[in-house]
Amino acid sequence: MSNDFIMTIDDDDDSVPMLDEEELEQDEVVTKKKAKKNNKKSKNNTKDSGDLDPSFSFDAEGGGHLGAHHDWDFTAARAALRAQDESQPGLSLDDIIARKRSQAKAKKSGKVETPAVEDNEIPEDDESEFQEALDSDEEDDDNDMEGIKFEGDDDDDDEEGFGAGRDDDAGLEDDEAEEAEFEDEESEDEESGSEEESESESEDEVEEEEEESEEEGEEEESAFQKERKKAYFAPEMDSPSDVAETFATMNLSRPILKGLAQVGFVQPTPIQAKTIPVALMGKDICGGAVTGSGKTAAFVVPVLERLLYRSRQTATSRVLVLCPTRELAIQCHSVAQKLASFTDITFGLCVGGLSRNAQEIQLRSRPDVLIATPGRLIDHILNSQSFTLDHIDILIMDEADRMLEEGFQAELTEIVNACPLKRQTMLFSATMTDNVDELIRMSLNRPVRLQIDASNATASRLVQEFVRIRQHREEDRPAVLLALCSRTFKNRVIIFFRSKASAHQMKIIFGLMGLRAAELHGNLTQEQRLASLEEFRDGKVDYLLATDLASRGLDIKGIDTVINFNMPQNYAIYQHRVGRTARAGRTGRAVTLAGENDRKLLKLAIKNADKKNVKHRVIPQDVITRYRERVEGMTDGVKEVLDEEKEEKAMRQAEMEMRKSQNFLKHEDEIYSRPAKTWFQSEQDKKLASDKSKKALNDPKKRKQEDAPKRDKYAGMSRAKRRRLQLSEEDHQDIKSHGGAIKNAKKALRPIKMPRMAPEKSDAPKPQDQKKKKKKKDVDFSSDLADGSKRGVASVKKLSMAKQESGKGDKKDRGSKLGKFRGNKAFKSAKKYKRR
Ligand SMILES: Nc1ncnc2c1ncn2[C@@H]1O[C@H](COP(=O)(O)OP(=O)(O)OP(=O)(O)O)[C@@H](O)[C@H]1O
Repeated sequence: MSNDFIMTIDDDDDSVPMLDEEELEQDEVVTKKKAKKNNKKSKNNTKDSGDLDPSFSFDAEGGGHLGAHHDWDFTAARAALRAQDESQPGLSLDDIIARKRSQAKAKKSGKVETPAVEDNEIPEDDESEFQEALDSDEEDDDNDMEGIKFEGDDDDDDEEGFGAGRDDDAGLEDDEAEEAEFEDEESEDEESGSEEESESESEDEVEEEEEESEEEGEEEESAFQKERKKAYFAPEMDSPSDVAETFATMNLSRPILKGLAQVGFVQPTPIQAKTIPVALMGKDICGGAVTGSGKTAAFVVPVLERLLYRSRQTATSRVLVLCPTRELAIQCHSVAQKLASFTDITFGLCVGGLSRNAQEIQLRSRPDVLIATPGRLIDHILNSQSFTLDHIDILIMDEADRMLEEGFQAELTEIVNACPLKRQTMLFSATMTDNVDELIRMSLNRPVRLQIDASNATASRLVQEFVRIRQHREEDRPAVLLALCSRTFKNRVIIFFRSKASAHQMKIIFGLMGLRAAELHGNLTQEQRLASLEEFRDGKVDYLLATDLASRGLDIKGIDTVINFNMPQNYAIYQHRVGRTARAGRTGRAVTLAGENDRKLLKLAIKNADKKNVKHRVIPQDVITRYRERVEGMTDGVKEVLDEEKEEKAMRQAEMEMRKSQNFLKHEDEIYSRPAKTWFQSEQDKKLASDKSKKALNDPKKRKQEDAPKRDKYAGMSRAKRRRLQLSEEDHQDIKSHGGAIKNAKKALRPIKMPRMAPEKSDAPKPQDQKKKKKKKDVDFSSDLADGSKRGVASVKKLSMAKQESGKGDKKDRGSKLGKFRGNKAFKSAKKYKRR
């Protein structure tokens, strides 16, 4: 098989960096020792934490693995950002919250307030307003409610009552029991409205029938899809069947093996074992494996291997990795750099939010591998002199299905068109699409499909819990979340929200409650985004409150729990969100607050999960009520923090504008001498595309269409209805063809009309001329009669003279006969073509 490998991008064997055998052997020994040590350590850890299983190894379905978990770091990116940002750091949200908390505490204990940040005192009346809110909480306290308790917040004594309390395995071991519980609750609901019962029953029947026929339709259509896929993808046998068990047996060069050993990767994960040999052959790949299964190294390793053999005569960017978010690109950059630390391969990072000028300078040095987000990359294509993608040999798309979604489409097409047609393309995602139509757009060349797990699979060591939120209790979500976080899930928790506003609001509530949280969403500056991630990674905060910006690809060490404040818009996003935990063979837990509208998604999640890992968590209503009252008591406090934050932002904005104008005045000449920037999309276009994408995401019909493969027009109909429709269509077709035959026969019987002669220009007068002539004729009729012979001779003479003229004359005539209509040849005449 090694003969098939394309080991080069541009052959230049002499330049491959070599390490001597001894060095490698020593490395291997050290690695083995380290691995043993790690194993011992992990054994001990397992005893302590109970979340690692040292005897665990890969299973065929890619069940899981253990390996050294190396964190990325944003040090370089953050340093660059700090250098770029000249502004003075203002008052942060945490500062504002901390001050509010200390004010509240001081008031509560009757002490004089000592503000945490002296310069930014809030006006007296604001303070008193906030105090009122607290006072009302205190009243609540008297009524046996706890109200806002800004510190401590120990509720451990009612752990048992907190049905969540049934937490874990005690009350939730038995799935059947859980199901029965759900059923009981449902029947309670039904009892309350007997009238609706029969109606809903018949509705159910219809729904069931529809679902059945939908399934039938899907089966039919999948046969059609199968055919298309068979024709599109490279046949299975093109991908090697013998899968390597260790990196050492994969024909990789020493510097790469050293890099792998350094990060503690000894055994390839299933997706790596399958991808690396095929990628080394230079084939296009569509790769899919469950979240956290090592897809990044699966494409980085073969790329590095091939780059070792590149020509070093001229620096050229040969590999482009596209990622959908800045954080993911930075993470990928960091992982790739670590794996390449024993090579001379260079990397360039090209993402939004970081200094454009610094990136432009970096791009001029033509790094071997470019890691980019689409928007900033296009900016450079359009505006950075001499930057092109003309020499890209390998194009990789991480989280490819996200890139293929609406919103990224235009940008992606622009990038793909800017890359040479002759290239290797690799797409990866846990929810990898095999929709041929979408893949065709990426101009893949007979890609090999490497699907390790079913595209709807979740990690095998993930426990999925669902908390039911009833229709009329939707407003309880914040209380449920707070109950979960203050009692059960106390650290390493990532919480997903649908909107930036709710994530932000919850950050304030968490802050006021004394829970250490950071937020991560698109309303933050890049510096704040990276800072939040690092704070969470380093354990400085226990909760990361994020939007789906963080749902894909982020690999943060030891996230124990993922909480979905809302069920996401579709199942693919659910998979990515819950995939932030239980990564790389570890265990993890996902808790989802599921409302009545989320039933379908809930069913899908349960259907695709390992049944023994699905739990139903119940939180007692009295606990929820208590937390709800706390949240309500904080309404004013939250509003005040928001207002203060707004003021602070406005001040910073004004400062920035001032600096901008000062800069402008200082460097006016230079700024005007710069070439005008070209934008690929106007802000309006961008907004339109993103709105369209959001709409598509939120439109259940469209989502259904996306999730389901394309169907024929009969899909979704009952068998009888379909047959009826088909018969009526056949009849219609018959009548049509019968009618057509009669028409044709009638036509055939009609007398054939004589075709009109094309009038010659010289003789053929224009219709208006004809009229004039006719008049003339009438006038001169007598003289014409007298002069008839002359006229006849003259006309014959004219005709013969014309005929005697060269063929040119004929051509001219033809041209004039055709009038303005030009023949094909005339259009294609080389001269004219050139001129065009
Ligand atoms: N061969 C290996 N041995 C041990 N650990 C590994 C190996 N390959 C990857 N890992 C670790 O597994 C974790 C997940 O890897 P990675 O982020 O590449 O997963 P992914 O499949 O891209 O996940 P997602 O679908 O969420 O993006 C990382 O922490 C990485 O260090």
